[in-house]
Amino acid sequence: MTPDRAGTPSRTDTPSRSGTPGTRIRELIVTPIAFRDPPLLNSNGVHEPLALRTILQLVLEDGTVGLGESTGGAVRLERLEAAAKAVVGLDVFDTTAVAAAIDAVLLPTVPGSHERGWTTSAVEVACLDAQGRLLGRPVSDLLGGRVRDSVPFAAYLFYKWAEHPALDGRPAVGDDWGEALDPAGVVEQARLMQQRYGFRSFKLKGGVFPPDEEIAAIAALAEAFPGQPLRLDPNTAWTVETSAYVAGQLDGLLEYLEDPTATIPGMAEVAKDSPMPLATNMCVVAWEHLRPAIEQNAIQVLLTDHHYWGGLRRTRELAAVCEAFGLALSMHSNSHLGISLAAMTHVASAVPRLDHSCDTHYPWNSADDVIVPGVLEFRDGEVAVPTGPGLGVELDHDALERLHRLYIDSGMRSRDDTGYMRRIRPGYELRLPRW
Ligand SMILES: O=C([O-])[C@@H](O)[C@@H](O)[C@H](O)[C@@H](O)C(=O)[O-]
Ligand SMILES: [Mg+2]
Repeated sequence: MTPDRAGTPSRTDTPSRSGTPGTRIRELIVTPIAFRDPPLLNSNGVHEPLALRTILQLVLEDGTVGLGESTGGAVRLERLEAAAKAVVGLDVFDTTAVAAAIDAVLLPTVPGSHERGWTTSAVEVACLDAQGRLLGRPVSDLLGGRVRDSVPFAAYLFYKWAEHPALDGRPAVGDDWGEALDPAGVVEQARLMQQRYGFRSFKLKGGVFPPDEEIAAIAALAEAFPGQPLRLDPNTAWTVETSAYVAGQLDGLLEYLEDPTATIPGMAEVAKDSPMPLATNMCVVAWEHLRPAIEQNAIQVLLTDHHYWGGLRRTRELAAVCEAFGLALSMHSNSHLGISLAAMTHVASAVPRLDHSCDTHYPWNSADDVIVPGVLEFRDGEVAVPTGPGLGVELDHDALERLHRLYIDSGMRSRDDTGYMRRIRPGYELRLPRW
């Protein structure tokens, strides 16, 4: 993990393995970064002052560079580094061979398809970006063409503290969102999100306070934003019984209830009497989960995420499966930056039936980005699909270097919402379900 990994790709030749000269992969540069994150609360604890991501630069023999972005953390970073060795010499247009080479190198130590999916997906996006740059076409064209010119996103509301408290000699760190710890605070945050970005639907991250308090927050949002779609996601903080109670109380107020409880059978139990559809990005995260979930009618909405479903093309295939089995489609997000937002926007533009606006954490993290600003902007809650070649965004090398340096200096190597909460509130225990 040397700082020069964040720099400009080198131009040395590598032996070819297949494909057309020029379109073969010469090098995959994998750069871990850290960026600022506010104190957002969830069922696991609270976000740390920094979040981690990994940035990919896929360099072809002709010097073309494709960009990718994936989740952070040492474990998945190591897998990306193994993948980087496996793809050298392959043709960037042969994404089947690229995925197979990565699968082969990871299979002995990473048996789960979901876990391998994190790696293959990140590299696929970088391949598609490079392909688009070579062809002078946007990634949406490589996915079959866009069916919408802009993609709607939802405001992602979080209970939050006003600041990261002073800790271990570090001063307190505030932000311009303020505190949100009750219904009035949540409504105020939603108003700010709407003012700043124009969002027209809202998702509240729950599982933080006792269910009646979160029911009250949703009721307050419904009153403040009549007719605008609302969702609640407690990340499995509730038992089946509590989930059924909350679903009953929120009848008529939610477009869907996301992951109220754990496991496919648990969700199926809740779904039997739920007045609103149930959604997941937790119990259906790999292809082998689809069959039992559909057979048990455990979910009615799937939140897809190209970061682990195998990439952008696989996401389109997943959308077709959902359509065939009558599942509605929405999109999951985790803390992310602009390369991911561009990829999410391209794939969402190319999915014929997108039933709900997509999730995005971007407003919480966009102050630190690795792309040159100006392409991705929210207008009326939507992001216009970039029309430039590839993903349509350019890497800001200085920003990448700065955030890579922050990663190195921070010493942070994995996300630990629970551990951070415990340092602030000793005695805090992770309990799922909690209620
Ligand atoms: O950022 C968070 O705290 C979220 O809870 C995130 O980790 C989840 O993956 C996600 O947003 C979700 O919809 O479950
Ligand atoms: Mg969720």
